[in-house]
Amino acid sequence: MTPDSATGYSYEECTATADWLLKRAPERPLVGIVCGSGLGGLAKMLKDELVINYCDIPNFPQSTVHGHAGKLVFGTLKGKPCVCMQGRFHLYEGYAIQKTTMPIRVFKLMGVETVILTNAAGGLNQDFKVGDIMIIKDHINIPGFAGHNPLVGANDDRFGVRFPCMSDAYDRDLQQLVRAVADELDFSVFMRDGVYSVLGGPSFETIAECRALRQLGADAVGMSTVHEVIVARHCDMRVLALSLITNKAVMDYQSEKKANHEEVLETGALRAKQMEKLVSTVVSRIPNTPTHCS
Ligand SMILES: O=P(O)(O)O[C@H]1O[C@H](CO)[C@@H](O)[C@H]1O
Ligand code: HPA
Repeated sequence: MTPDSATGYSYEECTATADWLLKRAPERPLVGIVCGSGLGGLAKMLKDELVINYCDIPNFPQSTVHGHAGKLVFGTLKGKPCVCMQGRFHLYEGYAIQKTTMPIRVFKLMGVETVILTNAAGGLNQDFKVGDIMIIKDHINIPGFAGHNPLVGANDDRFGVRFPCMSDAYDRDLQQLVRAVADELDFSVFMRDGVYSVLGGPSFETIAECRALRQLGADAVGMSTVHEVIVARHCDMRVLALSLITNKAVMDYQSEKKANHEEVLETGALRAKQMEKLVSTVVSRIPNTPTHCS
């Protein structure tokens, strides 16, 4: 059997989508932002925006989750050209893993250098509070343990190498920048850093699963982001990822609490303003990759 990428999109298909978008975009974006559940308001920060519905974009998957609007927004943030996904794709929506991450490759082909991924996550670390923002410093790819990785299939060297390194996945300078900006904005009291673990969803975790994830070293749990990080690093974009702790994972058999998507969206709304301020200030300070003269 010949290995192929039949469940994903080829380089040519991603290029066709990127070219279609660039014909309409005001300029090439340098920063790509992905909005997590209930965090779609981040796109409202963009000025002079151009909004394109996913259903109008060739080859693009469609958002099916409440809190993910399904719109791609181009615009500038403090002068820096950005593109923002109001709505991401999750494994549990039924898409092949390679399809959930296809927009990240389209970002790359449009010229994006830095990707900022946001998500809503359940807090496993008992010191975390609802409303905390966690700078992701590392991840545990639980579906990856069973071979579910977006890079499975034939490797196209035009995107990246067969065996990409992940020990430097989360850009340390960008993490430092977020800490510095959070200090200036007086947000330090709700800033954390930690390890994000991804599960396939859509069912929330059992108590035993939460305890196991905590023992593995995870501080937060969710159903997204990691696959986007892997694809972004494969094609050599810088990555910053932030989790909004929207609920505390249930770790105790005496607890009456039940994880639910409504609480996730409500917490997103409560912290939206600070998340927007944090992300927009960070974006305005991201250094562009120096262009190399030959
Ligand atoms: O990770 P994002 O897209 O923020 O969404 C999170 O919120 C949903 C659960 O409420 C799941 O999809 C989980 O991954
Ligand atoms: O508790 C959670 N578990 C998984 N995904 C989530 N997304 C927000 N909260 C959670």
